[in-house]
Amino acid sequence: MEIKCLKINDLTESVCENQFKVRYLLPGETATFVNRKNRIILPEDVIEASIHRAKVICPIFYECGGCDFLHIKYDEQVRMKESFIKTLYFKNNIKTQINDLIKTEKPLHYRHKVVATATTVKSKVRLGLYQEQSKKVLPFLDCYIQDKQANRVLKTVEATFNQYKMSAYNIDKNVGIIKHVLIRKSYHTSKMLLVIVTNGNLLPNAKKMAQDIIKKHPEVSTVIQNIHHRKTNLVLVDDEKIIYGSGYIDDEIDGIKFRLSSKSFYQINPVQMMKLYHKALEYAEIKADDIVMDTYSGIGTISLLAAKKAQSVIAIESNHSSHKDALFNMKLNGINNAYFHHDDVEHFIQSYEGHIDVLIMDPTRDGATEIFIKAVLKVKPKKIVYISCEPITQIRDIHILKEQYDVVEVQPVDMFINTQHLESIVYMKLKS
Ligand SMILES: C[S@@+](CC[C@H](N)C(=O)[O-])C[C@H]1O[C@@H](n2cnc3c(N)ncnc32)[C@H](O)[C@@H]1O
Repeated sequence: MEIKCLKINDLTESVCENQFKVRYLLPGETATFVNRKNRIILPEDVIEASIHRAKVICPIFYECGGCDFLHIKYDEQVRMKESFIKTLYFKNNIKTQINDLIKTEKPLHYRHKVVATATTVKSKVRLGLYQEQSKKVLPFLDCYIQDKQANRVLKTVEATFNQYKMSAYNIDKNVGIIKHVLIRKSYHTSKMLLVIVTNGNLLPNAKKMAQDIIKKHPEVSTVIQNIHHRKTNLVLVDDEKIIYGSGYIDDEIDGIKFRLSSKSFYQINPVQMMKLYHKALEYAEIKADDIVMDTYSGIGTISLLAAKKAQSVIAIESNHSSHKDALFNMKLNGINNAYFHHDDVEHFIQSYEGHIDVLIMDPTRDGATEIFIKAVLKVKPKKIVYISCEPITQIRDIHILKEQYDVVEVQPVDMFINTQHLESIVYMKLKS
């Protein structure tokens, strides 16, 4: 059967004649349809290729599914994301200024947080990536969106595990030791934090393995064991043991220093993170007598940048590790006009009695709760800067906020290049 792609829905689904849906076929392209799992169209199936099609550099791209767009040239990815966000606002009947996507100069190897999962191949531990929507681990460590240096460290870690005869955890039999390996890399210092996630306490030769890894990669400045005591889908749980070093790494943004622990939240793309923060703070336009509330504040990145300009910043974060890092970061930078609360934003704002000039909100992909949004409408901050990595839940929340707020501007940011995901900042002003 021959099929022709008419359009792409929701950034990944190629829709052909008669609503027939496949993946990896671009508008205008024709292909021979071979009924594979997930209806994938491989390059060899394409009869007429689009000028926007890129040569795929990753050998496991079609198997992995972690990237959606490696087969599309960067300029076209940008156009697709811009069109997606404009269509989203049009369909939701929200008229506002939507800016061009903030692009990147580094579309590959941008991820400074990488997670590899252990599996067994020919009786050896191999580290790799989960295949999308499956439990299968693809033993591959040359991922094109992960930091190159982190990929090299992962290879050394894998070799070290095998040298010390470690075993990979097997979920079906509930045996084996190594579950995952996580690396975080500081943009400012290039130092790395390495976490070995294990099934239970046992990690024989932990110190020796850490020393061997650090000998080859002095950029690894701390090694941590994260211990799972039961089956869980989480990568990192609370129980941790420091094997080497301080247990954290440092980063710096605009002259402010940040300590970052393994379980704290930190944006994965540092180059785009700086652009995101600069734009968010430009919207916030903080004055010296402003009271700023930073909700979902993580390790206090935005809060401390805002504190340089504001009279005071009230920050709320529910994750204990991020909150602890935020308190440390405040002291580290000698900042005394930021107030960090370890609380749920919903709980905190409902009992808040003061006024707010600028509200910054940066929730997770699920967006905010209706209770939180309704409480915001009662407090009535003069401006809201809403940052989100999921424009669909963000627009849901904006629908409620727009009862009292003008949606002034939307700024999409390309944070997750070569994937369908995008970050977006929405700037709102209290109606007069
Ligand atoms: C997308 S991150 C943003 C962090 C920070 N603004 C930054 O740029 O690094 C969202 C943060 O919200 C926190 N969080 C999620 N739900 C929360 C809630 N109900 N109350 C407080 N914090 C929450 C998470 O722990 C996470 O640190």
